[in-house]
Amino acid sequence: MGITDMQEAFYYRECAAAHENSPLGLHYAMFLPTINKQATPEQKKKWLPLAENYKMIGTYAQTELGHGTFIRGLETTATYDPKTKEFILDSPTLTSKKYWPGCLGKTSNHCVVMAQLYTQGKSHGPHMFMVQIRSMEDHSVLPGIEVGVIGNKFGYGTNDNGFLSFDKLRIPRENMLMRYSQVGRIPRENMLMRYSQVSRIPRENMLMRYSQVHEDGTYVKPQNAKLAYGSMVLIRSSIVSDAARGLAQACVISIRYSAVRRQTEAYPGGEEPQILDYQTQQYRLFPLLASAYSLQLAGKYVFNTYLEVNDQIEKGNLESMPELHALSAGLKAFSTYEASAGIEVCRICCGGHGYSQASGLPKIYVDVVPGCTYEGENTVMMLQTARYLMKCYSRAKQGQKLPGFVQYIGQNLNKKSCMSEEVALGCLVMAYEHRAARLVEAAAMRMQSLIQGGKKQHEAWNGSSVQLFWAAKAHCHLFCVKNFVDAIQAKSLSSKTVTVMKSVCQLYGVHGILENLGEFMQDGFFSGEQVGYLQRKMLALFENIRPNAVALVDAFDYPDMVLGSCLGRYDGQVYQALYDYAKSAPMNQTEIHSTYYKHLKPLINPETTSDAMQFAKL
Ligand SMILES: CCCCCCCCCCCCCCCCCC(=O)SCCNC(=O)CCNC(=O)[C@H](O)C(C)(C)COP(=O)(O)OP(=O)(O)OC[C@H]1O[C@@H](n2cnc3c(N)ncnc32)[C@H](O)[C@@H]1OP(=O)(O)O
Ligand SMILES: Cc1cc2nc3c(=O)[nH]c(=O)nc-3n(C[C@H](O)[C@H](O)[C@H](O)COP(=O)(O)OP(=O)(O)OC[C@H]3O[C@@H](n4cnc5c(N)ncnc54)[C@H](O)[C@@H]3O)c2cc1C
Repeated sequence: MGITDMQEAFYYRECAAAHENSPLGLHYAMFLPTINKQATPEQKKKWLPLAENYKMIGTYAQTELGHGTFIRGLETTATYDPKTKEFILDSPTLTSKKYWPGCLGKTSNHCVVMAQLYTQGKSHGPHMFMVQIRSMEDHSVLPGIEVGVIGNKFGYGTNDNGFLSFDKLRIPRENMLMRYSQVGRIPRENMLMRYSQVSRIPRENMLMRYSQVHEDGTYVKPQNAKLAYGSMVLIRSSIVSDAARGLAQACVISIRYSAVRRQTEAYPGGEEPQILDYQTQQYRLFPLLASAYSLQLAGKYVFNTYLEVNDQIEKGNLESMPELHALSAGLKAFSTYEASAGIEVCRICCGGHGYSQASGLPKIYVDVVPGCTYEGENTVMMLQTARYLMKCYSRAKQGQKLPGFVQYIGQNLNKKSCMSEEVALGCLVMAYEHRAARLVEAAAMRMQSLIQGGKKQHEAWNGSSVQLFWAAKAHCHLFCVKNFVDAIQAKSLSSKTVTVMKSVCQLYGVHGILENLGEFMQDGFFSGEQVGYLQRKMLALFENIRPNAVALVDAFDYPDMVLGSCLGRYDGQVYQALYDYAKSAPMNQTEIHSTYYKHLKPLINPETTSDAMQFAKL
């Protein structure tokens, strides 16, 4: 199709197989990008054409039975043998077995393996290695490897998440992904290996863009050890849009259905209203619609930031890595939490039919909810963002200038809200800034007081982690509000679009405050009277948005084929579609089901049980 944008290509493939998750998903979402970003030019030349043409089919094998979050705790080892110029890959314990990688069990013939690098008797932490696990001729599993699927999951049925272990498997030194770190006495041209490289898989198999192992086993470390985490940062930056897409699709289904569905006479003998006219339905759905727009905009922002920072990294400038890590980790967590919770509300808003697979909502939910876990468990990711916020706080207190999106930190907190009946966008942003600044300061103060009270740094961190989590969440929420406001103030929008989108944006901001009122009121920033303004505004915004609600979900432009929903059909023929869905159920293809003969007939008609037994044998 000539699609060059990575995210667009991913979305296109998802649409083409809208009712299944592709068993090649990890190949194009993680395996290809890892080769692209972490391999040396020589490695890319060798592997990319094979991978792009689906000869090499691969995945990203990092998580183990015993460790997922704590990457430095991984137990798989890659020990360099300078005599043979190979790495020896080993899974020394039960807990060191790789467990969870998608598309690993049956589909992949290769994988990028994250393993602890040992050379010259020293450990150098987790590094990546290219490992062939199945034959390219007949797909049989290669010697020294055990691989299989992990069994049924919450969803993702067509994605063969697997387990994998190595029994002293040798791979060439060249298989270490060495762009950034290196091991070995290497040819001069390998000095291009930009950040680090090593080698008894062929040494060539370590993904060497970031660190290197020379032929004699010498280790060259990368400019920054976290460069090896680059593939995770890419996917975290992409997941925000993916979560937004899931929430937006659920909103399309639930809002369209709410415009078709009628229930309960408005007054005795009166017409039954569309359920979308019930204020309580609007209270649950319209803020989610606003959230879907906000997360889409945030997703665009973070992915563009990823591209920009990546560009700088390519040029050797790593300065913005911490900001990108903090932004992508926090927004990945914030967006997947919001989307997962929101999709469930959309389902509930469809009543009984929402529980049917025909609604399309269960599939969307099980696709989005693992985003809270994969690519970094959400709480852990929020705490990574909090770690960055704490550093910013201390820099602000030392009078240093902070980068754009954290400049609010350390601001004067002795302010009152400027909120008036009109609910200006500027006052909304100010409120979110105040809340985030206060929660960042409260978490920092808590840490400080625990340390002053004699706690060690790590104890103080754990003892403050709930407040750190609150601070990170408030920071991400502020980012989404501010980014939404900036987007609707962009000059390129028509005035009609701005009028409609301003209401949606205001609702996002107002509803977020009312849902988290304690955090905005604890220090008296808002008065009770101002809360009244916000409550009235929210109800007024529902009326404002109602005439445009269906158009606002149509604007997402998801075809029926992608939604896969009887309830969310563009033509509104919900009841016919549900009835057709029921009629086509496999159980309706015979008048009497076999279980009647096996189980029911012996109860209803015991004297003819022998007939039933005979049928069961058949
Ligand atoms: C292709 C494109 C398009 C595709 C579209 C895709 C759309 C999405 C669709 C989804 C499909 C995907 C399918 C599912 C894939 C799932 C794959 C996986 O789960 S795979 C498995 C995923 N698994 C996980 O995600 C595991 C999660 N765990 C981790 O990432 C790490 O263990 C950790 C970050 C928690 C700690 O790491 P640790 O080494 O212990 O580090 P310390 O704590 O000691 O911190 C030291 C310093 O380092 C800093 N720093 C850290 N990271 C970074 C970074 N990236 N950078 C910069 N800095 C970073 C940190 O802030 C700190 O700074 P300072 O304060 O000192 O200044
Ligand atoms: C559908 C799916 C697909 C996946 N695909 C892949 C893949 O392709 N490749 C791959 O390598 N992996 C994959 N994974 C694994 C995934 O990346 C890990 O499960 C994830 O990183 C979380 O790690 P964990 O399971 O060790 O969770 P744990 O860390 O064991 O989390 C359990 C609980 O402990 C808490 N916790 C842990 N550490 C801390 C801390 N420091 N502070 C506070 N709380 C903490 C967490 O918040 C959580 O509540 C996949 C997982 C799923 C569900």
